Parts: sequence; structure tokens; C-alpha cells
Amino acid sequence: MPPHSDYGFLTLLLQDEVEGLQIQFQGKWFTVHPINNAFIVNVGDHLEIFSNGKYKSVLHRVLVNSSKPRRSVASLHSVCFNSTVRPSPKLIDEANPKRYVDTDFETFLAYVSTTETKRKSFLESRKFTSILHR
Ligand SMILES: O=C(O)CCC(=O)C(=O)O
Ligand SMILES: [Fe+2]
Repeated sequence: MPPHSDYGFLTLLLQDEVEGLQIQFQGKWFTVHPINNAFIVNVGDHLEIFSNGKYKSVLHRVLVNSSKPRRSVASLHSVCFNSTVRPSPKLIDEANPKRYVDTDFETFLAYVSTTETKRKSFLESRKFTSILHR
């Protein structure tokens, strides 16, 4: 699975004992070692936006190997698909300005139909800094 961040709020992930999942941190890839009977809780793009960047929607990928099959179950949890996601007003003040534009599922669909997807992620496109430097 190519590098991506999860669209939505939270992902609960159960992986078997075969390694493959990696996250990117400070430009480097790290393997997420499987822990028996434990869920991996992954912050999605919407939670990063809602928390105004306090929680990060981590870039991750899955590597395949030629010796062992690997199974994982991802349960993706999102807000209702016609609702708008925006930074929580409780986290915005003069010292902490709004860092993301409001977003909804329609905006996401419009985004994935553009060529911009090849250059940056949807989450990246929602950042005010990204819009100013377009
Ligand atoms: O198989 C995995 O460990 C991750 C799957 C994943 O990233 C996804 O379904 O979004
Ligand atoms: Fe994912």
C-alpha cells in the first residue's frame, strides 16, 4: 500500500504477526512492530484538522514480502459524510490561529479528481500555509 494518511477521524487497526506497516517520522520510515491482540489507533486527517494540528495524521505505508502472507483489518471511523470538519473554536486564539480551512467530503472528492493529488496529500491542501504558497 503506497504512502498515505487516513482520511477520516480515527482508524483502529489490527495486524497479525507479520510486519509490513511503517510510519514516517522526520523523513524516515519506521516499522510498527505487531503486538499480539493490540489495536493500533491511527489519527486521521479530520482529527488533525479538528485539533488544529495538535494531533498528527501520520503518513504510513505497507510493505509486502515474498515469503509470508500478511493480514490486517482496518476499521475507519469518520464523521457523518455531509458534515463540515474545522479546527475546534476552543483551540483557536491569537496565539494559536486557525491552521486549516474547513473541509467536507465534497471537497475531498473534488480534490481527488484533480492532478494535485500527485504532488501533495489532501491534508496538505487543507493547510492555510499550503494555500498561501500555491
Ligand atoms: O494493513 C495495514 O497495516 C494498514 C492499512 C492501512 O493503512 C489502511 O487501510 O488505511
Ligand atoms: Fe491507512
